[in-house]
Amino acid sequence: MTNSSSMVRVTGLTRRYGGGDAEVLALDAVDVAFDRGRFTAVMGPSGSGKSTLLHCAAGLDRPDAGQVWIDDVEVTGLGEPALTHFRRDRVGFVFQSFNLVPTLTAAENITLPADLAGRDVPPQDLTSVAGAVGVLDRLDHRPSQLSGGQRQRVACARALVGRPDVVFADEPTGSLDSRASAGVLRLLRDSVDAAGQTVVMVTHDPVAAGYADRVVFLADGRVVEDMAEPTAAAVLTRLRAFDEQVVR
Ligand SMILES: Nc1ncnc2c1ncn2[C@@H]1O[C@H](COP(=O)(O)OP(=O)(O)OP(=O)(O)O)[C@@H](O)[C@H]1O
Repeated sequence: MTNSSSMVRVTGLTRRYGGGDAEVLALDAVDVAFDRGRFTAVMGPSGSGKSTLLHCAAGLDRPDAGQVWIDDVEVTGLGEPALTHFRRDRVGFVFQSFNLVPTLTAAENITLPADLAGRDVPPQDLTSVAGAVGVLDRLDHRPSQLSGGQRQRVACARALVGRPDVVFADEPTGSLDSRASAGVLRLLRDSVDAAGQTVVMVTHDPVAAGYADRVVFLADGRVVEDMAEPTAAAVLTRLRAFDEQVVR
């Protein structure tokens, strides 16, 4: 089932939360593919299913129905140990809550996934990724000694240092000022352009979406629009049109 242009593909992806009257259909039979070596933004109103899509596509959450493929592996067909190994070897994550280990230094946090996988990170790779995210002079600091922006950039460096095939980022710039945001977005963009990685990023920010090659819009757990070569202005216009539809 390898599809050479798609790095990530989901078909009929369905995820429900709760039950009975309280049931929420977070994803309603979503079909979408994310191209290899491309940067895709996922946007949509609050509650439209963006994070659920990302978590299911990344193998962090199990859908109720449907399939997830990453490269030629059916992620939804893997048992827990195989899934854990697969994620560790092939997938990077950047989440808004940073998830840095407080007792480790920035350098140790960045190399943690590789350490857990028993892989060495060449010192020049650590230096180069830390330099790219602007935390080279903070590598000996613990998370509590870093600003929010620095922590998020360390989390980005951690996701990218092992050069995973695909990086999933859930609002990676959500809590950052515009300068720190630009640093994170440039890093994600470079990982696509220079290293050929595939990036899928949830964002509410049209400026952030403007860094992507494509924007997939969700509403009510479905893909409702696909925009190629987005600009911040075009994304903003599209989001306003969605808001007007909702208000009417
Ligand atoms: N653990 C959960 N238990 C119950 N309902 C949930 C859970 N996680 C998500 N939901 C519901 O599923 C729907 C989709 O949530 P999701 O977090 O994917 O949306 P989102 O588009 O990422 O939203 P936001 O932009 O606000 O982060 C929402 O209605 C949400 O309330």
